Amino acid sequence: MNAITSAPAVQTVHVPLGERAYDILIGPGLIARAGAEIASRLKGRKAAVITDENVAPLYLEALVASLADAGIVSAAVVLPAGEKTKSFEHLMTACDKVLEARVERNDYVIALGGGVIGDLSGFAAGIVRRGVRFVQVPTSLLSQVDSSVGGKTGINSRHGKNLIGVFHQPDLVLADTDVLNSLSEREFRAGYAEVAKYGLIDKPDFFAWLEANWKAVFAGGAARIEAIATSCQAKADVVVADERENGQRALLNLGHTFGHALEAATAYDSRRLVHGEGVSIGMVLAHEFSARMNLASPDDARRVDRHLQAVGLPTRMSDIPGELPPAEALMDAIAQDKKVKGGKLTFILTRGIGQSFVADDVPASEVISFLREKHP
Ligand SMILES: O=C(O)C(=O)C[C@@H](O)[C@H](O)[C@H](O)COP(=O)(O)O
Repeated sequence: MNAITSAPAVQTVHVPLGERAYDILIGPGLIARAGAEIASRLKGRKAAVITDENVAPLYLEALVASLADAGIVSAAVVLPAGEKTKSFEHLMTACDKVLEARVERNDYVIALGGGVIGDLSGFAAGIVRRGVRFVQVPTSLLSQVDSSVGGKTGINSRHGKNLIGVFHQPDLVLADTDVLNSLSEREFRAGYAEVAKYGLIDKPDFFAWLEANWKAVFAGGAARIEAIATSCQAKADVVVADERENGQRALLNLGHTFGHALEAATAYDSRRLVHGEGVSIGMVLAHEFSARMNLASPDDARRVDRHLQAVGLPTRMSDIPGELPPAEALMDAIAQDKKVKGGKLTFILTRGIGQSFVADDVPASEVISFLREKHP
């Protein structure tokens, strides 16, 4: 890929999933156009907008006005911000609002927010009336490049992250890149970890492009839109090949086995760790563990570490403020991972940059000794 200098334009990534096919629109000004885009694609004229306390003051009014202009009547529910909102309590509040708004199966739930709101709203859309339509308006980089695409929805359990949920594809994703300007640097960086992930899974050229162009991606404009569109296309390709994660979709979990365990170990406290930061540390650990298993060169792990550190992401467990539980407790969290089959651990390992693979025979004894080394 080359550095991109042309003016930003809206890009469309199509997700060809048969009767569940949908478009992802990426570019500026999409919240103002949301009503028109939705009305031109979907039949329903009623919506429940689910959002959070941080996003509502910034974008809810504009979204509701755009829906009204297109003849769509909407009701909104504003939930607390943060990972702890992915709970049964808040799911119930959201479901009640959807029912109160008389949203029917052809109407829709609209998620206006980051990954937490998207995951919870998608779950509500998947279970109310056994499924109503669903539109994602992702407002964080992480949700634009990852969680708004692919239909994984859910909430957390005391046993771990995303352990309760359903697959429910959106009918449309509107990724308005203007909203990314309101993110804190920390939030933007956390989303960037998922962008880098696509390079590390199977796009070494994209990873090299990011190493050369990450400053332009952080600055905004066409390079940012290109990075988001490349990420969405990469995700769409994997999801289309394996929608329900029976095999290769697990590649999208690179860095997540360790990352989710670290999120659980920090009690989802965003002051200590947010999801993308856990993924950043998890991706470095996955590369280091692959090197330890003689699958990849330690130089690759160092290269990943260098790039993620350069953008300002945490890359080591010791970067997390406060105490972490012992390696054994992290291992317990890993054992609850959704990829465990017949009690056996599945990890996403790598043979080098952009050469990730699904390993379903990873000995727990190797993982625990690795964790003890990294977190004595
Ligand atoms: O869409 C997927 O598949 C992914 O694994 C993408 C992940 O980046 C995302 O965080 C996902 O929600 C994690 O899924 P989980 O099944 O490990 O909970």
